[in-house]
Amino acid sequence: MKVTVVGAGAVGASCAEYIAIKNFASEVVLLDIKEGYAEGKAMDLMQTASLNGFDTRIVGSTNDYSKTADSDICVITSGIPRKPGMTREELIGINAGIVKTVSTSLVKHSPNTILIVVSNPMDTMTYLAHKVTGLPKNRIIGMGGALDSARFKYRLAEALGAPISDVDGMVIGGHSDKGMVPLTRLATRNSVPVSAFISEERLDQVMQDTKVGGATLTGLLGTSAWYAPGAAVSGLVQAIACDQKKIFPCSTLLEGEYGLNDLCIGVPVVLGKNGIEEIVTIDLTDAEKAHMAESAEGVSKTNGLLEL
Ligand SMILES: NC(=O)c1ccc[n+]([C@@H]2O[C@H](COP(=O)([O-])OP(=O)(O)OC[C@H]3O[C@@H](n4cnc5c(N)ncnc54)[C@H](O)[C@@H]3O)[C@@H](O)[C@H]2O)c1
Ligand SMILES: O=C(O)C[C@H](O)C(=O)O
Repeated sequence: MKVTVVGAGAVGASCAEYIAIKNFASEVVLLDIKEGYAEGKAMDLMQTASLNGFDTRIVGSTNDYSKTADSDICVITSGIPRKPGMTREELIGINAGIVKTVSTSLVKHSPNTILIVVSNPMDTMTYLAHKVTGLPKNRIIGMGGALDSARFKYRLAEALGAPISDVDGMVIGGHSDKGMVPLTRLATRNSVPVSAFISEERLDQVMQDTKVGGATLTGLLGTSAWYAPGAAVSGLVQAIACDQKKIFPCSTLLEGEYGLNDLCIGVPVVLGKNGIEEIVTIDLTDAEKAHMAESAEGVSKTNGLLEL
């Protein structure tokens, strides 16, 4: 199993590290445009192999796509992150050009690959990857919901005073401060609806904190987060590489599902060796449907800024 990660910055390196530590891939190629940077990160990570007990070979490349040839899975993290006070949507001007070039180069060298798009604004970058590569929809996956759901579970556990392993919950919708749809109605603590333990007001606070999870960390760090994003990507990569058939909310091209068309947005999907093997439809309440429709409107508006 060969995995390429483009962008050896904060998220790309974290993602390569988690993939290696989980020890399911034979090779991870880290590629960056900055001279020597990916080679340096790859060497540093390889020097953790004997300490962390993995056999995955990590290789660095300065923009040489021949090293990525025949990758089973390619992850795109190249692009600029936001600074405090910015929205993810403001990154579109620079990141669209980067994602366009990178996704075309990756598919040229690995025509059978599955692409995972991470660069922001992620739902729009996933849509752009569809337009420029023409890959079938099961082979283009946007990562956002897996991260947002992990943050939702963190906030739920905090509110409940419960261990995170006792908590389950999912966030669908766009990966944006306003667009996320945390499904509080379906969140559980060991199969019991969380509403049995906390008030509606506290649950509403959990929802608001989840939606601004990325912005909160950007305010604290001065740039956006990387550990949880890297771990979330590694979870998707592992589900595909090991054909796990796990459900994650991912950004995928919708063609009528959830009443939406011609956009990529987060919905639950089954991930296995073919990438997205099924889009799972949940019966949403009228309020959740309205929240989802509003989220989709925001994503479509950002898609409208693309020069296609
Ligand atoms: N979808 C998500 O959940 C999620 C989570 C975290 C970050 N992100 C996004 O991921 C992106 C990367 O974030 P980061 O914190 O790793 O940023 P970073 O600046 O640390 O790393 C980005 C790397 O991309 C490289 N790069 C730029 N143009 C390139 C090109 N054409 N080819 C190859 N490499 C190129 C840069 O040299 C840099 O090393 C940002 O757009 C950020 O908003 C998304
Ligand atoms: O918040 C960001 O800009 C980065 C990423 O989308 C995140 O949610 O951490």
